[in-house]
Amino acid sequence: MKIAILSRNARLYSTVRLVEAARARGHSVRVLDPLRCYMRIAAGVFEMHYKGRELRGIDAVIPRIGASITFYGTAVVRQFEMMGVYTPNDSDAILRARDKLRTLQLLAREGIDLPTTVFGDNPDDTADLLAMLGDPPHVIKLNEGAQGQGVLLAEKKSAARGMIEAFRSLYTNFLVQEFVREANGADLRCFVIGGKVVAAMQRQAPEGDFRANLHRGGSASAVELTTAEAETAVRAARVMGLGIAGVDLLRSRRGPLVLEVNSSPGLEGIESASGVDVAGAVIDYLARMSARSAKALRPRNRRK
Ligand SMILES: Nc1ncnc2c1ncn2[C@@H]1O[C@H](COP(=O)(O)OP(=O)(O)OP(=O)(O)O)[C@@H](O)[C@H]1O
Ligand SMILES: [Mg+2]
Ligand SMILES: [Mg+2]
Repeated sequence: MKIAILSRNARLYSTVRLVEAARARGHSVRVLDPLRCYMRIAAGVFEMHYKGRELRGIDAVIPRIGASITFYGTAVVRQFEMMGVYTPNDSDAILRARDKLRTLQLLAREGIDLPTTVFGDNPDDTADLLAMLGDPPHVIKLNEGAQGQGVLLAEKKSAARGMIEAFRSLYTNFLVQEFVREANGADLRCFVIGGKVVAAMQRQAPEGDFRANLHRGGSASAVELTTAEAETAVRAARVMGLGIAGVDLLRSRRGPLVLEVNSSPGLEGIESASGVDVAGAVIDYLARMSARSAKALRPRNRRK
C-alpha cells in the first residue's frame, strides 16, 4: 500500500511513529506537508501536485491537520477524497470535530452526556446566559482552541463576566460550561480506532491548574476504562464520523462526560502511558479499510 501522511513536520513523534509502523509492515510511505500540496480542479478531474510533481497512485492518506491550518488542510484532504484516496477521517468529519460547539450539539442529540454548555452572542444576554448554567465556577473556552490554550476557570460570576467581555472584544467564539469539580483536574484520553478503544490514558493537571493537557504540564498514566467510558468514547467517535479519534472524557458523579473529540490525536503521551503500539494499530486499520474501499470502488461494483 502507498500511504501519505499529511503532516507539517516529519520530525514530530506522531509522524515518525506512523512512518516507522508503515515501513515495518512493508508499506511505502511518505510525509507530505499539507501546505505544499496544491491542486487542480476541473470538470470530473482532480489532481494533486507536490513540489513540482503530480501525486499519483496513493492508496490512503493519514491527515494530521493542526488547528491553525484547518481551512487549507481540509481542502487538501477533500481533494484526496475526490481522487478516490482512502482517508480514515474525511474532511467533513475533521471540520465537525474542530468546532467544539457543533461537536457538543451533535453528541447531545444522540443523548451522549457532556458538561452543560451555553453559548450566546449579545452582551445584554450574558447575565441570563450565566444564570442558565447555575452557580460558578464556570469554564470558559475558545471554540477552536487546542492543547488547553484558551480554557479558563471563572471562580466567581464577576470573573466570568470579565472573561466573556474580553473574549467578545477579540471577536472570537467561545463556550461557557459548568465546571466539573469532581474530575479533580484529571481527564481521560481515549484513542478510538475503527469503533474500538485501542488505548487510554488518564491525564492529571499539575498542581494549581485544572487543565489536564500534557502541553500544559499535565502528567499521563495508564488507566482502565469502565465499560460505560469505553462505550461513550466509541459512540462519540461514531457520531462524529471519525475512524480515528481522541475522545476526551471527564469522570463525573453522573458518569462519563465528553469534552471534545479530536481528529488528529497525538501518539506520544498515549503510547508511553499505555504501552500500546498505537501507530501500528492505525496502520493496520488503514490497510484493512483501504482494501475494503478499493474493492467497493472497482468499476464493476460502482453504482450506475
Ligand atoms: N467543563 C470542564 N470542567 C472541568 N475541567 C474541564 C472542563 N473543560 C475542560 N476541562 C479541563 O481542561 C482541559 C482542556 O479542555 P478541552 O479538552 O476542552 O480543550 P482542548 O484545548 O481542545 O484540549 P486538547 O489539547 O485535548 O485538544 C481538559 O482536558 C480538562 O482537563
Ligand atoms: Mg481539542
Ligand atoms: Mg482536550
